[in-house]
Amino acid sequence: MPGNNKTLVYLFRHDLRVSDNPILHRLTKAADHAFTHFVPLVVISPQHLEVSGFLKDGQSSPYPPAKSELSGLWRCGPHRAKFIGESIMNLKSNMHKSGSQLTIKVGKPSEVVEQICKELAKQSHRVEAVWAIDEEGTEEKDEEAGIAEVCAKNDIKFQLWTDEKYYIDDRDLKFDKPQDLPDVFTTYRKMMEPLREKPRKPLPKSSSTSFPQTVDQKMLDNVGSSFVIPDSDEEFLNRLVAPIKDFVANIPPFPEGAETAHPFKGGESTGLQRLDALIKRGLANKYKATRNGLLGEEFSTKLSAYLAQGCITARQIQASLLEFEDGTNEAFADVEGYGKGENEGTKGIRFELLWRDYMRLCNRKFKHKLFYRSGFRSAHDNKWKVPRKGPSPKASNSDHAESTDAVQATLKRLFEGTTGMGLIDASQRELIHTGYTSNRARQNVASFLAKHLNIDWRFGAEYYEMLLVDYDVSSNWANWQYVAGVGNDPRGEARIFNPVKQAFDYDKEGDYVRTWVPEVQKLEKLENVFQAWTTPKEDWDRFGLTGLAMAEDPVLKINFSVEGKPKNNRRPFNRRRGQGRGGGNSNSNGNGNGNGNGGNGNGNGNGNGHGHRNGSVNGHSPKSASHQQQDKQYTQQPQDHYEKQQHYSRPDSYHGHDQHPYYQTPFVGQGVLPPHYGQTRTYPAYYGGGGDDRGGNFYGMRGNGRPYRGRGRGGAGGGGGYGGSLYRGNYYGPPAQAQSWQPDPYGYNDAQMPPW
Ligand SMILES: Cc1cc2nc3c(=O)[nH]c(=O)nc-3n(C[C@H](O)[C@H](O)[C@H](O)COP(=O)(O)OP(=O)(O)OC[C@H]3O[C@@H](n4cnc5c(N)ncnc54)[C@H](O)[C@@H]3O)c2cc1C
Repeated sequence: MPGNNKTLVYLFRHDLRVSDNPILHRLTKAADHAFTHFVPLVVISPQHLEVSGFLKDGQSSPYPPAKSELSGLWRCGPHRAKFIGESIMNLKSNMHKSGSQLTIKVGKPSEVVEQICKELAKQSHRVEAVWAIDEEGTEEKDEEAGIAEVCAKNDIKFQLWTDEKYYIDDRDLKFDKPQDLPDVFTTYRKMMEPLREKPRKPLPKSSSTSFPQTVDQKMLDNVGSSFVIPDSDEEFLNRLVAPIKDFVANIPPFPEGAETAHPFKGGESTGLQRLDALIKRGLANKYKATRNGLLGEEFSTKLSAYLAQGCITARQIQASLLEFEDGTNEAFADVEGYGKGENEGTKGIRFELLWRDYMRLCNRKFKHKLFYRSGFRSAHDNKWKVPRKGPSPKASNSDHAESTDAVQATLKRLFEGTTGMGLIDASQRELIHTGYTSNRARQNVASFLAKHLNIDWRFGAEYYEMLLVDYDVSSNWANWQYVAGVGNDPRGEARIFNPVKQAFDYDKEGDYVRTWVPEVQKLEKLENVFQAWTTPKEDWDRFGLTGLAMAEDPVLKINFSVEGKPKNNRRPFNRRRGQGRGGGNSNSNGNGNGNGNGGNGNGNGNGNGHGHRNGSVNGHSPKSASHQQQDKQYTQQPQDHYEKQQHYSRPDSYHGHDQHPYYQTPFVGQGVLPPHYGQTRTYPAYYGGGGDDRGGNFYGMRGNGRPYRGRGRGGAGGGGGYGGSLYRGNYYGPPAQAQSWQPDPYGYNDAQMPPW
């Protein structure tokens, strides 16, 4: 009889684990819940994963392909799909060991939940409640709202649980409202320190016998019946990956001798093994010294994909680190540093885990703005180039159409790793082949795309979303924003990575670039490996460079040489963070210049930039006085303002493309045509921006001639020379670009303005 059975549906989301699982933990004590049955459920959502591989013969999918809205790429490519598939299979196996059967279905989660409730009701099982963990992200929130609606309609309790896979538990945050999250990570970190003390302990292991009885799988056969979930793990993975195998055209062959830095299978069991190995092999101790490595599996923890899918929790990492530091686990007794407290390596891991927390809290705070081109900062700068035409009036403008084609071609080369910039190309090839690339490489790629090429950073974020094995909505999009200068980096636009210098610093022998870019393997000089075009022309035939776009037509040339390097390691100048000041001015013709003094060293410099402002330049700033005002008040900006006025959401595959606000922007036109093709950009030894050191990784700051509303404004111009740089003479900055404010020709006013 309905009512005799009290059934719970537990919908797994990014919590694909049995251990340290708050919901399973609660279910171990019958007195806490009184459910007689439960349905542990994984739903493969067509919004995120392509599901056509699971269709039964002769069926067609009711869902559109799982593609991203801006670029039309797969939302999830084969590397992560495989990792997720393995994680689900591992969960199935671990649940089985606990005496429970995992149900796997395909469909929109709210629809699947509703179908399950109806099917069970027909068979005398009353679903009392649906439980799931609470996640951040606009789509994730929509999903929750959909399930809540279904539950309300069917008189079922829907409960969201705190997602406990983070380092510091939400309940221990030092602020109540998301809006109170500091906009600078360091402020947040200081607020939460000492980090070693903060995390909660993992939950005790669940006892296998105490879960409620699982509902017989056969009772759910009619749910999602257009799709089939094979019993065999291998077949399951094949069906998950098959439709998305050809994720980009012309995938280059896997280079001979290359090895993935991320050879790990998905799942809780392998995640916990990796954690154990990190400590036993002494890798956690070495973390700080090695984290900027590029090759091999040893240089950083490689726990990100496990954390992203919730196969393990950050506090499990913390617990293992504590056992090692406190000397409470004999299994680690042989490892150097055992029982000697926190060391630089273990401290570094905690620091990074806090970054992850922070990015997720930013998502909670800024919501839809995570996906806006203008970012958390509401930086309504019109510098971005876009590779696709939108349905805006500007799309029909022929100049603009040409520009989008050129940008499309550049983007294609960037994605397939043939730009001619060794470090960037190596990282992109590695990503294509393995789904992983280091944090150092990610920063360089993002900076290259957004700051050298000025391409709308969201195209890069979507590409990473497709390919990263460890993709996580908050970490990916907020990191892209950060590097693109529209997010929570206090230095925003000023931080630009020089990918040649970075290659010299972090790929000291050129092994990384040679491994992933076989075309440059035989080149002897590092500067040639890092930029093939610098190879003397007479050697091109010998090295096989003739006819290669990366040598003949590099996307960008950077004049850089190491000759300025001092012979010994002693720093000839004080490179502490500078006190530099920048100044600048511009006039309404788009000429900007700036000057300033840098830091504590001797450098001071000036930079002049001449923007090309003439009739053929379409760029204009959408800034109005009120938007400028918002920029200034960035740190105090109440976000409700946006939420109330702008109900935009992230690209949603369930909607038609044309509906999406990204395409409603009338400002897709970009002001400045690509300056990159075949041109060498050499700039004086000075660059704008305040003096700074940070390892000398940054250079250049745009001298910005921005005559807003006809009034000269050069605030971003100029700035200090690099105070006491080791590489004096080699830095440069991008040219000043003129951006002029014009009345919107399409009659949009501020209230209608798209929110990027
Ligand atoms: C443009 C860009 C996109 C990124 N996209 C993602 C993403 O989709 N998913 C993701 O997990 N990380 C992302 N990162 C952050 C970082 O690159 C990866 O977390 C890290 O490289 C994963 O390797 P690891 O596990 O060995 O990291 P480790 O160096 O061992 O760090 C330990 C853990 O700390 C966390 N962490 C480290 N750095 C960051 C960071 N900057 N932001 C947030 N968390 C961090 C990760 O969970 C990581 O597993 C991105 C960084 C950039 C610059």
